[in-house]
Amino acid sequence: MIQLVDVTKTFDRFPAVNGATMTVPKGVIYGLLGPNGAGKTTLLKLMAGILRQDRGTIVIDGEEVWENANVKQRLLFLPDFVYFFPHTTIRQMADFYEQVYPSFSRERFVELQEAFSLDLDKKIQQFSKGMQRQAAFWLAFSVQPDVLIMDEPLDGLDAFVRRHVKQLLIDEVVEREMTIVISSHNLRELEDLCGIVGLMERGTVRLERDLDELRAGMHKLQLAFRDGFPSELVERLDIVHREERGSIVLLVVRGEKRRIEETVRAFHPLILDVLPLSLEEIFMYEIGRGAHV
Ligand SMILES: Nc1ncnc2c1ncn2[C@@H]1O[C@H](COP(=O)(O)OP(=O)(O)OP(=O)(O)O)[C@@H](O)[C@H]1O
Repeated sequence: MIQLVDVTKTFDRFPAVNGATMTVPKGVIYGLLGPNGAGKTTLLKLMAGILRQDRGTIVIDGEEVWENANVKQRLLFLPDFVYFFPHTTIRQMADFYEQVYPSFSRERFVELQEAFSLDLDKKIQQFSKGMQRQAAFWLAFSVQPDVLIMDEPLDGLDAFVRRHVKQLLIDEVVEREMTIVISSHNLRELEDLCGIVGLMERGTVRLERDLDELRAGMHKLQLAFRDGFPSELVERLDIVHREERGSIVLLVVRGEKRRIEETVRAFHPLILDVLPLSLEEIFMYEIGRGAHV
């Protein structure tokens, strides 16, 4: 389990991370979402022990992360720009990882060769960007860390590899209870991967939810009433967004579906449709509301 409590990191007096608190249970895939500049990369680097927080605590399985070799041996960080030593090949990098990480599995490395089909003896820097990222994944999966922290890792991978990598990540969670934190702008990318999402805004984690609960807590309604939209209904519902298209009113409402429907039915609507909301829409409304507040 990863726990951050009231973590702050300031650059030249600017708080990139500002009192962030989050919990990542063991054996889940946690998606860290947020607009540009929200502080995601900084938070992931703090979590991986690459940066040191000014304030707050960062603990993995009960141990402080900063300068803790014990924790670092069990943790792998995949940055948004993957870096390899100049002129090295995948074979050489595998030898290096094997020395650094006791959990590195040569057997797993060989097994994954088929999945990534990259030339073992070509200089990694001569690979394309996507191929370099594949190499990073190949090595990461061979290390078999308990905790894998990744910054926008799926960018630049073709659709086939992306699907394959996602499946490998899910397998690691199911078979080894790996704990995975993954940041992304692409909400659709995370929708079929993550169990929990954290929404980051201006340096803090504003909301942290189980994805199924998040979906169950917000609904889109299409409504019509004989004598116009009853103003009383506005007070009875937690409306996040309202839009009118002729006589049809489109609402995005927070709350439990059954209770919302009961509340609306009391006003005898001519039309009451509950439509599905995508994670992208939920995210936009949550952040929009936060920005408004
Ligand atoms: N080394 C640094 N020195 C100064 N400011 C920094 C540094 N690193 C990050 N920042 C600032 O902290 C804020 C958060 O940056 P960060 O890269 O963590 O955000 P992000 O959520 O990952 O953004 P993006 O989605 O655009 O990658 C930004 O305003 C950025 O300019």
